[in-house]
Amino acid sequence: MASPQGSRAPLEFGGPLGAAALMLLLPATMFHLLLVVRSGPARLLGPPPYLPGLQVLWSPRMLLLWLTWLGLQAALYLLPARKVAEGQELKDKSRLLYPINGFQALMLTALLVGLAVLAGLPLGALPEMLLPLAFAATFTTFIFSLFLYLKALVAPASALAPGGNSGNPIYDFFLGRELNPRVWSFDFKYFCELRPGLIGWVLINLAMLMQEAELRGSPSLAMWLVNGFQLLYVGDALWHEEAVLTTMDITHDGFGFMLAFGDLAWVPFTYSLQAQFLLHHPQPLGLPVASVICLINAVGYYIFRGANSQKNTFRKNPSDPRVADLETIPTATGRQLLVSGWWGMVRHPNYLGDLIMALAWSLPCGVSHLLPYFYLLYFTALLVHREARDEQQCLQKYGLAWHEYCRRVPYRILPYIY
Ligand SMILES: NC(=O)C1=CN([C@@H]2O[C@H](COP(=O)(O)OP(=O)(O)OC[C@H]3O[C@@H](n4cnc5c(N)ncnc54)[C@H](OP(=O)(O)O)[C@@H]3O)[C@@H](O)[C@H]2O)C=CC1
Ligand SMILES: CC(C)CCC[C@@H](C)[C@H]1CC=C2C3=C(CC[C@@]21C)[C@@]1(C)CC[C@H](O)C(C)(C)[C@@H]1CC3
Repeated sequence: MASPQGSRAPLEFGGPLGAAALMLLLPATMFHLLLVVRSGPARLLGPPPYLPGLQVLWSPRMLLLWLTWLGLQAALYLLPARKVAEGQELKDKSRLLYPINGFQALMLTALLVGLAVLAGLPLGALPEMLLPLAFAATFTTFIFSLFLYLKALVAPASALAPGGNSGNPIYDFFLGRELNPRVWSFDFKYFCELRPGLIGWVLINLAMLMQEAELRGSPSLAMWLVNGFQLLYVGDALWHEEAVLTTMDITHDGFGFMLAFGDLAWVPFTYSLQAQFLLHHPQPLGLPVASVICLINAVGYYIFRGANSQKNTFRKNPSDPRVADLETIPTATGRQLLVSGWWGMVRHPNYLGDLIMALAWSLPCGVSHLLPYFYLLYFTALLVHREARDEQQCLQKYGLAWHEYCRRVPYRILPYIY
């Protein structure tokens, strides 16, 4: 049995109590959003219109549909990849290999769904299935997380994540014990982070668009914008798939309920909230306002992509001509920290770009309701918390050099404000 080698890591997310609360709160919030978004008042902070019984939530057909979706994405993951990338160096000095075929999976899914719609698949019926589908996703996530927890019991100590091995079963179940759980070469965390949830999200958006076209003759401009912006975000993530290998989720966090639920249920069913809102609460949007919103999204994307690509290029090869002229701080680990370019503006320029895009995704829904701004509010909280976690990890990794970086780049996310 693996030893709880990370037992001295400080507890995060409020420890076992916080983890238990989040395991109840997160699914409850997701179902609350799914219920209120289709209600007349659509009040984020109001009560749900009704409490669905098990006969509404539980459907073996929806469970089968959900498992088929996971199976399809798993099959696409196993197809030959255009490239196989190496992950970051692990504790035992080895590196894992990852297939880079996420964009191909998105394209093939689009092709298959297109053919299925031509053959009569009623994609517009998906909006009515969201509640039982989300329930199936949540149910399978609990089972899957249990499997991951048990699997970690027989994993070697070197395979465990720095957190998530406190010895408290609730906390460890939530945070995840094993860093890169795999069966043969199938990497569960990498697969879940980018495939079924992200592609499912844009598919749900598309279903909202098709249903709106069926109900109102054509999709609204607001619906086009939300679909377009979020498709760009998901397409970008899959196009730059290799970059996910350096994110905190892959390099630091274990794979447990938090990420499994986040990836498989939370992302598709709550990130599609704006499109769901627009289906049930159509909003007029004129071309001038739409153009301003497009500009906001473009600025956000420019910062997000610029910052992420600059860091990824630099981490891969610091002498790459695109980053070789940037100013850096040396650290005791031999790695350097960028201190000019995007990373000289604030310490998390990529978060800033992501947040600006989040604003642009909500604006097409107008300002009459708070509900479509849920993503912006949740995401701000997530990134502020994530930034604090990352700072802690960087301080541990880089010590004095990190202090120097903070001195030279004093703002975290928003210049002159935060
Ligand atoms: N839509 C969503 O729900 C979510 C989106 N995201 C997005 O995911 C992306 C990745 O975010 P995340 O994984 O949190 O973290 P980052 O991509 O910001 O990576 C943080 C790491 O970058 C390195 N780093 C920090 N400062 C510097 C510097 N000055 N020079 C060079 N390297 C530096 C450090 O790692 P090291 O030195 O070891 O390389 C640090 O740990 C972001 O764009 C974020 O917005 C994140 C969460 C949720
Ligand atoms: C709900 C819980 C409290 C927390 C769950 C968090 C997860 C939903 C997110 C943690 C990090 C994520 C990333 C993306 C999606 C959301 C989750 C899984 C990401 C794949 C989105 C697309 C981006 O381009 C990215 C940089 C690849 C993102 C990586 C992190």
